[in-house]
Amino acid sequence: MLTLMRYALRVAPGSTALTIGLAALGSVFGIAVTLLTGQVVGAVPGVLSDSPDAMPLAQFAWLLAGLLGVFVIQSLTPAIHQVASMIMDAALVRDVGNAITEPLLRPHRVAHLEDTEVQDSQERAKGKAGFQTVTGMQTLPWLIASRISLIGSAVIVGFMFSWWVAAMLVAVTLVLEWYGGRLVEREIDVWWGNTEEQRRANYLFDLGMRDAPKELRVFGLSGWLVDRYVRDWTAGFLPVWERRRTNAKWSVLAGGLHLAGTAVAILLVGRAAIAGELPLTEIATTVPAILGVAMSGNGYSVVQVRRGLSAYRAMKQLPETIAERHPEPASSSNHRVETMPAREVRFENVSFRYPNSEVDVLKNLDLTIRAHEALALVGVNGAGKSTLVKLLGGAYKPTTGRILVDGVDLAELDLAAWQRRIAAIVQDFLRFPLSVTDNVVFGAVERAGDDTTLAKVAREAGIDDVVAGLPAKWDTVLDKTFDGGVDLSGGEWQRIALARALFAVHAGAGVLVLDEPAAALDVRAEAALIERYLELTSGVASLIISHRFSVVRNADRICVLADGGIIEDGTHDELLDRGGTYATMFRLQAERYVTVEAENA
Ligand SMILES: Nc1ncnc2c1ncn2[C@@H]1O[C@H](COP(=O)(O)OP(=O)(O)OP(=O)(O)O)[C@@H](O)[C@H]1O
Repeated sequence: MLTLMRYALRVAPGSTALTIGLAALGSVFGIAVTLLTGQVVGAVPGVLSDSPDAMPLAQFAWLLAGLLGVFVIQSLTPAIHQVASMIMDAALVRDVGNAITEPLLRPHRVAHLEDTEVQDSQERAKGKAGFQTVTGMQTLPWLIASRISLIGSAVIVGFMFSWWVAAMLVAVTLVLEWYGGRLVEREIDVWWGNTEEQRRANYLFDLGMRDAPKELRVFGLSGWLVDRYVRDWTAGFLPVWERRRTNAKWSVLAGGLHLAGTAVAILLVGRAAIAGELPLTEIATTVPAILGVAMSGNGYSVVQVRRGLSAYRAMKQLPETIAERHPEPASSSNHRVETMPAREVRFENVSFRYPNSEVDVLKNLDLTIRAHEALALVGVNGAGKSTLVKLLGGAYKPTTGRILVDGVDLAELDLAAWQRRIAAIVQDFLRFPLSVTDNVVFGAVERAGDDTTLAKVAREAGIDDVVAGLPAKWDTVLDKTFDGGVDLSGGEWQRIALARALFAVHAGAGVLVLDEPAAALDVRAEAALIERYLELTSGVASLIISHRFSVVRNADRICVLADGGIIEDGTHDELLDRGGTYATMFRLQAERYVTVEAENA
C-alpha cells in the first residue's frame, strides 16, 4: 500500500492526499456514528423517565447535534472524494501511459518491439484490465477505509464486550476476504485470460465499429458479424461461469463460516443483555460494531491493490528490461552526421534475419548507394526490398556484415541524427488524423512554421489544388471522424506523403527513400510525378522501390534484388541489353501495357 501511495503522492500530491484522507475520514466518522448512536440509545430511557442519574437534557441535545453533524459531514464527503479521485486518476493515467510508452518509443531501433520478453514485460506493466496501477490506486483508499473500519469496530467490540469475540470476528472476516479475493483474482484471470474466443470477439467488435464498416456493408456482412460477435463473446464468458460453478461449494462454506461467526457474536451480546450483564449503551454500540467488522472484508480491493503493485513494479522494470536486452549503441560525436552521406552508403556483406525468424531475408548482400544518385531497387514480392530500407534507416541492425556511411559503420553513428537525415515514404506511411499542415511538416518538424517551403512542396507534389478545395484549407483535419474533417483518396494521401518527404529534403535530408511511393496513382501520373521528383531532389541520394518499370527506368542506376542479394546492377538500357531478370520482368510488364493499349485502341 505504501509503495503505491508514495507513487501516487509523487504524481498527484493534492488529489491523492484528499482521496485517501477523505476515504479514511469517512471510516473514522462511521466509527464515530457507531459510538455516538450507542451513547444516544443508552441515554434515551433515562432522559424519558426523567430519573435523577439521567443524562442532562442539554448534554443529550449536544450528543444528538454531534451525531447529526458527523452524519451530515459523512454524507457530504463522497462528492468531494469523487472529484479528487477523478483528478488523481487523470494524473495517474497520464503518468502510467507515459511510463509505459516512453521506454518503448525511446530506442531508435525497433527489434525490441518484436521481442516476446519485452512484449510480456509491457503487458505486465499494463496489467490485464487496462492500466492496473491506476485501478490499484483507485481502490487503495477503499482498502484503507475498510481496514480502519475493521480495526476501529474490532476495538469497540473488544473494549465494550469481549476481546476474544473481537478476535474471532476479525478472523472469520479475513478468511472470507482472503477467499473472496482469490475468487475475484481467478475470475479476472479467466476473463482477461485472452482466450481465443475473447480475442476474436474483440477483433470483431473493432472490425464493425472502426476498421471495416464500409466493406462489411458492401458484402452484406453486418448480420453475420453481430451473430459471430455474440457467439464468440458468450463462448468467452463461459469459462467465467464454469469457474463460478466450481467455486460455489467453497463460496457457501466460507460465507457460512463468516455468517456463523457474526451470528454467534450477536447471540452472545443478546445473552449478556438478557442476563443483565451488558448496559444498553454497550449493547447499542457493540451490535453495529460487530456488523462493522463483518462488513469490512474487502477482497476485491486487496486483489486490485496487489495487482496494481505488481503492475507498478513491472512498469518500473520495463526500461531496464529493454535497455538490457536491446542496448542502444554508444554513438560517437566524432562524425558530422548532418552532412552525410557525402560519398556513399555501402552495404558490405550484409545478411539479415528478423528476430524470432529462421530465414535469412538478405544474404551476403553488397550494394552501394552513391550520394547524389537515384538508385532504383526492383525485385519480386518478398524479395527483401522494404527490409533493406529498414536496415538503411537503422531500424534493425544487420545480423552480420556492415552498413558504411562514407566509410563509417552505421552502428557507430548517432542513430537519431542519421534517421533525421533520411526522408522516407514507406508503403504503409503514416496518415495522421491531423491537419494537412501537420501531415506535411512532420517530415521535418523542426521547420514547422516555414510556410514558404510548405507552399513550395505543395506545388511540387501536386497537392496545392487538393488543399485549395478543402473546407479549412491547410487546417483541414484529414480524418472524417473529426469535426470538419475530410477523407482523402489513396492517391491524394500518397501525394501528401510525397510532400512530407519533399519537405524533409528541403529541410536538408540527405537520403530520400520512396518505397512504392505512388502506387495508388495511375501509371502516367506516377511516372510523371517520380520524374519530377528526381529532378527536384537531384543532389540527394535516392532509393526508389517500385514494381512499375515506368518509374524505375528514370533512375540513374537499377539493382535487381533476388535470393537475398543483388543479382543485376546497371542502367535501364544496360540491363535490357544484358537480357537477364530485369529485361524479362520489364518485357513482361511492357507487353501487358502494349496489349491493353492496343485493345483499348
Ligand atoms: N517483421 C518481420 N518479421 C519477420 N519476417 C518479416 C518481417 N517483415 C517482413 N518479413 C519477411 O521478410 C521477407 C521480405 O519482406 P519485405 O517486406 O522486405 O519484401 P519486399 O521485397 O519489400 O516485398 P513487397 O514487394 O511485397 O513489398 C518476407 O518474406 C516477409 O515475410
